[in-house]
Amino acid sequence: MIKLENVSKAYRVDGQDIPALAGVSLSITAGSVFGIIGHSGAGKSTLIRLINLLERPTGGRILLDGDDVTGLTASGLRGLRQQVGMIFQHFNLLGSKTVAENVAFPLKIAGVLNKAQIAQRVSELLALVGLSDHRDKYPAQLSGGQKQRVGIARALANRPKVLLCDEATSALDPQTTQSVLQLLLDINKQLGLTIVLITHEMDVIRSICDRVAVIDGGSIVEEGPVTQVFLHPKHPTTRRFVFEAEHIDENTQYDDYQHVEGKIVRLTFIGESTYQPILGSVARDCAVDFSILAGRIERIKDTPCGQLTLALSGRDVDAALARFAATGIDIEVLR
Ligand SMILES: Nc1ncnc2c1ncn2[C@@H]1O[C@H](COP(=O)(O)OP(=O)(O)OP(=O)(O)O)[C@@H](O)[C@H]1O
Repeated sequence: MIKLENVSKAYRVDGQDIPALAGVSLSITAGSVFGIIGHSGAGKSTLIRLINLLERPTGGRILLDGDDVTGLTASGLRGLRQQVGMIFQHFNLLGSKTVAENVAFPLKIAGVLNKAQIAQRVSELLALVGLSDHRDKYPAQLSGGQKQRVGIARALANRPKVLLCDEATSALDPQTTQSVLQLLLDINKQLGLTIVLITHEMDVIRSICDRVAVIDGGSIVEEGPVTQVFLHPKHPTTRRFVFEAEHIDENTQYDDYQHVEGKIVRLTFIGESTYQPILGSVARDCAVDFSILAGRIERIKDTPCGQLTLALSGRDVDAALARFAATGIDIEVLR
């Protein structure tokens, strides 16, 4: 469990304190994938770099499995960095070392394993990230996706409990992004590793995160399970992120509804109910007609979800809504 308690951070520039984070509190469950999303300058990098103390907080506490790490000395810091691995947007590989040497580097620094054990561990790690055939290449000979796989292998070398991902897929094309995200998810499941990532892309959050925090102007403005935040975004910043990702233009939709008769409702399906043939049977049983005004069906991580905006009219609209509610469908009456 990672806990941030009322953490703040200000940077001292030319004798002045410039605030970057104010009163941030978060709990990140062990073994989960936790995403932090925000626009440029919101404070994402500052926040993630506080977790392994690449930056020191100016106020508040950071706890890792109950231990306050904010006061750690140099030797404690080395231990912390072994427990908390990190990968970066621009990979930060050593250009003069081969793939295998890059991955071996943190093992040599840790000084726990002998040469043969290091070679064995490097082979395991390269197999894990699918780079066994590239061990003797140099970073310049690799694609972006392969470079990030080296970064992941290197970050996992000392068997950390936590992996921090600082915009890890922002320099990659969409297809490579998906394959790197899939690798991160596999590692999370296989090793039970906690993953904390920062991103400005809602698609990254939707693909692999369990929970998400939205950061704006140095504060967390919304936090919750990804399905909840995606399907019912509340804060204007969150709504902008979700609507952009979903190509939804709220204003146009509401204009369109002016010409439609009946009660307008939005139904949200999560999990198996997404695939149930409920609309037709309820319409028949309650003698209601419906027209579909807007809809989306997608997967949020492993969960199928759907959202349909309907205009309902006919004999027993209220009974139809009660039937939807009884099957666990969330209902919002829009008009
Ligand atoms: N080393 C630093 N010295 C002074 N100010 C800084 C420093 N690092 C960040 N800041 C400031 O702190 C605020 C938050 O920056 P941060 O890099 O954490 O945001 P971000 O959300 O990660 O943005 P981006 O996505 O552009 O990297 C910004 O106003 C930034 O200018």
